[in-house]
Amino acid sequence: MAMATIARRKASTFLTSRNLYSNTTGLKYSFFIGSRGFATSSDDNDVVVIGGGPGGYVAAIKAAQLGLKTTCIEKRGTLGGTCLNVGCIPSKALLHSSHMYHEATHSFASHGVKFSSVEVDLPAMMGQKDKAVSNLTKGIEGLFKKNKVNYVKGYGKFVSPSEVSVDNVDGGNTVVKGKNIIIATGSDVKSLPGVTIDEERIVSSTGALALKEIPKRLVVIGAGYIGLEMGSVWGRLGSQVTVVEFAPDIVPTMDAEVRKQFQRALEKQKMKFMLKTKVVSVDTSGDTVKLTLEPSAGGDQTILEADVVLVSAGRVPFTAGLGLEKIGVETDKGGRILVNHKFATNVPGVYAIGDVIPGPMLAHKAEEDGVACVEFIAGKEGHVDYDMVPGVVYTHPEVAYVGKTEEQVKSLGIDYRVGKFPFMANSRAKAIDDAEGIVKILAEKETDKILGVHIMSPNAGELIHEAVLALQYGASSEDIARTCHAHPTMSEAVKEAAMATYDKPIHI
Ligand SMILES: Cc1cc2nc3c(=O)[nH]c(=O)nc-3n(C[C@H](O)[C@H](O)[C@H](O)COP(=O)(O)OP(=O)(O)OC[C@H]3O[C@@H](n4cnc5c(N)ncnc54)[C@H](O)[C@@H]3O)c2cc1C
Ligand SMILES: NC(=O)c1ccc[n+]([C@@H]2O[C@H](COP(=O)([O-])OP(=O)(O)OC[C@H]3O[C@@H](n4cnc5c(N)ncnc54)[C@H](O)[C@@H]3O)[C@@H](O)[C@H]2O)c1
Repeated sequence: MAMATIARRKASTFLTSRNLYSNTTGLKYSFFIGSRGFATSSDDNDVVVIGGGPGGYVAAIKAAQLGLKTTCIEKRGTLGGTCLNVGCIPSKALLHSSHMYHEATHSFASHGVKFSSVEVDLPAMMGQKDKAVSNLTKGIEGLFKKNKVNYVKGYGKFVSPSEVSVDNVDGGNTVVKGKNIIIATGSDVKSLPGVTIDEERIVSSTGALALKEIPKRLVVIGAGYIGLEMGSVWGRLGSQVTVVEFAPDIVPTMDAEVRKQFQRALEKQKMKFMLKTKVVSVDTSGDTVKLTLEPSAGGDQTILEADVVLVSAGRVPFTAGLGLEKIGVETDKGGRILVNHKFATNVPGVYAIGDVIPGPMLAHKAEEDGVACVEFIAGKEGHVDYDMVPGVVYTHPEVAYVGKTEEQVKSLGIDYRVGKFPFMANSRAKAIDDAEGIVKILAEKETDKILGVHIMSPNAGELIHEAVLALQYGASSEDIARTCHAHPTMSEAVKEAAMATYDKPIHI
């Protein structure tokens, strides 16, 4: 999909007439769809969404809010998709709980808070995580009811471009018909040759979120978002964590300077990295798991032992059993569904959003896709700009970024300025004794327009949003610098970095 701003364009009359429908009995009948393209038969939907993750459930709610008759089909029995059930939410719950334990054992004493013993109650920690998940997933069912979204629990597959046959979770089959069908079936873990996930000793993120014991040695394959977040969780709870990464660097999408500092911060927390290394095979026949490793470029093999191995080498679009081939939806080589700027596939009336299409595999991006897709369907204007999607790694410190890295700016040949400010010089960070990190801003030399912002700090995932807004509205570094920021806050480091970009900072 074109990454450029899908902005302020009239959706006009792009909806095509689709006038052949069939029901379960095979009876065919036809009717005309009006110029706005909404259904005219009482049992048909204007919008059917397959998948109830952040892309799908948000699209369904937005469609209903726009007055469209909407049904959402979800196979897992609960709403919220990967993100709420086995992704963003449970991982952030465990990151928070494990951070509290780590603070208690490493930092409280220096703040004058002492107690005789601290221990981890893993079942209670998991229970807290499960409670957060179930509260939120049930909350979405409530939102569906409130917005009158029809919810069908079952596995959906296309029988035609306007009909989805659903194998219901409690048995039976329903055919759901819709004028417009949105595929929001998300993604699944990418498997590696020679590594079979059993979710006990060789786990995906799903298994890593539900381990019954703290592994003595955890080997993580892949130094991306999942590997670093889940590695942090178990490392804080006491595991020796070794991260094996094929590439020369951790999180390849990050600005190199910030990434280096980030890696050092994680190493201080005793996370070990084996970069430029690949896993050749995994042997689970003994009491411990033995991984055979090799330099990415080839060379001598070594053996690494582990109690648990986390496979986090990326995710792939999930379209199994959906019947895409039956209706002729085009995908790329990686299996991602190809869509145009309105999220329309090559099959009229069939759309796709979220992890199943090209673009960042992030929950907030899927949500933006969902809203824009439905707005286009409703004849309104949709707007998503993938260049403005922030990325956040929720470790401690967190790393958050939006826009271009310094490497990207250089490779585009843009004349630029850099402004940096370390949290060591930020009063709030010093006050709370949590001052590891930096804000780095890149701006075009001639216009001072902000091109990218990179933050490593506690709560960087919250701090980044003024930068996202600035980028979205084409702000300059001076715009941020001249905006009054409350004192004492971490956000003042963003202001100071902005001052350093176009002029000079005060506090360093
Ligand atoms: C461990 C982990 C942590 C993550 N943390 C973050 C984070 O902190 N922030 C962030 O932005 N992103 C995070 N992500 C990524 C985020 O979860 C995804 O980007 C997001 O869930 C994508 O939303 P989606 O709606 O496209 O797909 P999904 O959330 O995957 O939802 C798709 C849904 O479709 C259902 N489905 C699939 N096929 C069918 C079918 N044929 N019929 C019916 N239903 C079907 C699935 O059961 C699923 O519930 C994380 C991912 C993981 C694995
Ligand atoms: N905080 C967040 O927003 C968050 C958290 C978790 C997951 N996610 C999303 O989920 C997706 C999947 O996460 P992920 O961490 O699995 O993928 P990722 O793409 O973030 O990282 C995968 C890493 O594995 C490495 N790799 C690939 N093949 C390898 C191999 N054979 N051996 C060793 N290393 C290998 C890659 O070089 C890369 O660094 C991400 O794209 C991310 O968007 C986001």
